[in-house]
Amino acid sequence: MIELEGLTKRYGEKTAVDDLTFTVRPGIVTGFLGPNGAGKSTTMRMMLGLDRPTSGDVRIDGRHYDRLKDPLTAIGALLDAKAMHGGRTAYNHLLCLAQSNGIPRRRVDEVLDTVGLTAVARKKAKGFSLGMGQRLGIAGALLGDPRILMFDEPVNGLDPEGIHWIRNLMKSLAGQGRTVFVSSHLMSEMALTADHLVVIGQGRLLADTSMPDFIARNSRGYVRVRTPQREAFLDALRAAGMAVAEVDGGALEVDGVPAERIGDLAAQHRVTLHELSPQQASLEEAFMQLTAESVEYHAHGAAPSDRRDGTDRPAAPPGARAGDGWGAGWEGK
Ligand SMILES: Nc1ncnc2c1ncn2[C@@H]1O[C@H](COP(=O)(O)OP(=O)(O)OP(=O)(O)O)[C@@H](O)[C@H]1O
Repeated sequence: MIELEGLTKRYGEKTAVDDLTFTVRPGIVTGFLGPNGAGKSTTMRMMLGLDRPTSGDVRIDGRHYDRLKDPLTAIGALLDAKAMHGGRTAYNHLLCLAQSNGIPRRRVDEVLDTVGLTAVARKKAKGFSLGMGQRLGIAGALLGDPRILMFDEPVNGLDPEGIHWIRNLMKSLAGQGRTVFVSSHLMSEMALTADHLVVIGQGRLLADTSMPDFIARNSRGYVRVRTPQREAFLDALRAAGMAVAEVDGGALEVDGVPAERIGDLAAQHRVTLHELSPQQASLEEAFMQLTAESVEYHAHGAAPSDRRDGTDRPAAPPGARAGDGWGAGWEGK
């Protein structure tokens, strides 16, 4: 288990991590999501004692990292796959790690086998592709057979087969009762892997929720309606108790009602429809909306939503902070 309490990190004027409190539990994969610059790597470095918090606390199975007796047997991490001595062979890289941490030599062969690098074990790491480097980094994380595993953007640079492999690896590690904490800036990737989600933006906690809850709240369907009798139909929809949003381009979006009911209502009111199409908001869209206020580097013209209805979809997920809302009021770096 990893417990964060009010964890904060400032670099001069910049607050990289802002009062984070959450718990990463064993037996499940917890996805750690946030746009670029959200503070994911800084948080992970503090978990591993590589950065000192400005304030707050983070504990690994109840202890600070530097109080762990054999750290690699408690927590294994992949932070930066390139952070290794390229002149060493994969085998020797792992052997050095094992020997300096009191881990038996046989574990080197075991983890090389687990990550599929046995055939290139005697090759120098500097000749490795990004994907092979990721696998070697993961082998290092697994070396001490730790109860807790932490991976920072592990699918970066992996091909589809590699991505599939790492998804299964994370699930099976969690299935063995381990704590698995994995960062990503891709919601679509996390939707396939994580059981639980922690979302941050501008260093602040935006959501701490189960994946099924996040999906239920954010990927619900709606129906897009176009009609030349827009105002009249808007009144009819609202009178029937339906939640309607007006979006740019003149369309209406009706939440949580089957298209058939809307079609019947249009017939009753003799309203002509030009479009009646069920839609499914993607999780990626929901994530982008959730973090929109806190994205550090916006591309011009890439507004995350064209809704101007003032409705609350997607709603603040369970666990989102009260107060000034999730990322509200952020006006620039
Ligand atoms: N050593 C440092 N000195 C100053 N600012 C830093 C330092 N490390 C990180 N930051 C800043 O803190 C913020 C959070 O950075 P961090 O790397 O933790 O984000 P991230 O969520 O991991 O982003 P990415 O997905 O791009 O890796 C960024 O604005 C970054 O520029």
